[in-house]
Amino acid sequence: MAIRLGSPYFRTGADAQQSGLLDSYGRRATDMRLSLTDKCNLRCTYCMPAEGLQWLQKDQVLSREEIVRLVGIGVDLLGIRELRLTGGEPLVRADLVDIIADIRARHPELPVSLTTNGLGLDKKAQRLKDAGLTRINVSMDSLHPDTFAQLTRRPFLDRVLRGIEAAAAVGLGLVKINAVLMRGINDHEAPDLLEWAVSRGFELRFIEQMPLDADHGWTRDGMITAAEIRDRLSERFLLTPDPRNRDGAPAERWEVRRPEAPDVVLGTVGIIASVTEPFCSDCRRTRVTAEGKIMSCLFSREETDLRDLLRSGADDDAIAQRWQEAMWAKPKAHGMGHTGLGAPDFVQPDRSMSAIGG
Ligand SMILES: Nc1nc2c(ncn2[C@@H]2O[C@H](COP(=O)(O)OP(=O)(O)OP(=O)(O)O)[C@@H](O)[C@H]2O)c(=O)[nH]1
Ligand SMILES: C[S@@+](CC[C@H](N)C(=O)[O-])C[C@H]1O[C@@H](n2cnc3c(N)ncnc32)[C@H](O)[C@@H]1O
Ligand code: SF4
Ligand code: SF4
Repeated sequence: MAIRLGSPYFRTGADAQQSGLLDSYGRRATDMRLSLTDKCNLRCTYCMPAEGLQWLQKDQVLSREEIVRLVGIGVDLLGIRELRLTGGEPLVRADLVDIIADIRARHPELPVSLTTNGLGLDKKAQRLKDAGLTRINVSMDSLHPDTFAQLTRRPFLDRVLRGIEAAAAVGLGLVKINAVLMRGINDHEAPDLLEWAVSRGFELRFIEQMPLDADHGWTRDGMITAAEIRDRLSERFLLTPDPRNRDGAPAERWEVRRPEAPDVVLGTVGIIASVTEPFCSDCRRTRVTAEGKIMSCLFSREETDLRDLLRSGADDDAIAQRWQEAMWAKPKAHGMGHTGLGAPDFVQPDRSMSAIGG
């Protein structure tokens, strides 16, 4: 059982680096997830409404310089050890390559990864690699053009597949593929998606659908659970726990074999069971939205603005201290004092996944 720590003592300078982004349950955030934009060129049903959202104005979004400064504060003062760039769709940001290059110049060893829908990646993969991007995750829920179009409300499967191929070709690390399964739409595709991924050397991860859709259409009974996903995959594959340490990762990994050839490991598959098998007690994430607000949890109802400090001449220590205060108040799990997406006291955040930064 998590013990809540006593009164916060916020620090500056070298002391801040020692205490880092500690919360009152004793977890320390070392993984920074930064949203580069709230905009997107897809309309996935589990994330965005068909008509899109009211986008932020350009001057409301953190600039390249502000982003690079915040990452510097996180790494130099607060113990951030890895960075994920996400959105909305990060590839729609025209200065993405420059942002990555600036971060790489300041932090030569920092792992910097990108989560993207893959549209336009075929044209940008080489430049992203050259700028210093370490790894990439691409979201793709179906291998069938019609099903893809039904889920994303756009007929762009070919373009996503081209993007994935390009990322692999330029050597953007182990390419991971994210898929959300929706009942009656693409859930029957789970084994085919895995077959496709292992045959190409990609790590596929199935993500349980969370109540973060702008349409508020999620139901606990309607979602596909991790147990169902394992059952479906087991109709064709043998899954055994991956012996590697999970190390706080959202995905639980499984080695994939065929029952008829149990000595040959085809690859690994991950299952991100945020709803039915939550991993909040080991959470190491701190989120920054596109407009510079700290969300200590994906389901936080409290947000802490850093943009006003960035734009009002505050020094790095002052920004670090506000960031620490925000993380100290991180809820225990799922935005509350306990786990339970779909529990009677769970309140879905006003923001959709795209507006938080997935
Ligand atoms: N509940 C919850 N889900 C998360 C959290 N972080 C990531 N996820 C889920 O996991 C999905 C995949 O995240 P990615 O951005 O692809 O990467 P990752 O799995 O965190 O990291 P890598 O495996 O290192 O690439 C997200 O879209 C979320 O659905 C989190 O802090 N809480
Ligand atoms: C919000 S998107 C942002 C990055 C990029 N646009 C993409 O789709 O990869 C990040 C991830 O969140 C996932 N996601 C979005 N809404 C979700 C939901 N309601 N439940 C679970 N995962 C969701 C997507 O499948 C995607 O893998
Ligand atoms: S999941 Fe990603 S690609 Fe799909 S609508 Fe949300 S932000 Fe866009
Ligand atoms: S729901 Fe909140 S506490 Fe749980 S893993 Fe996600 S961000 Fe961390």
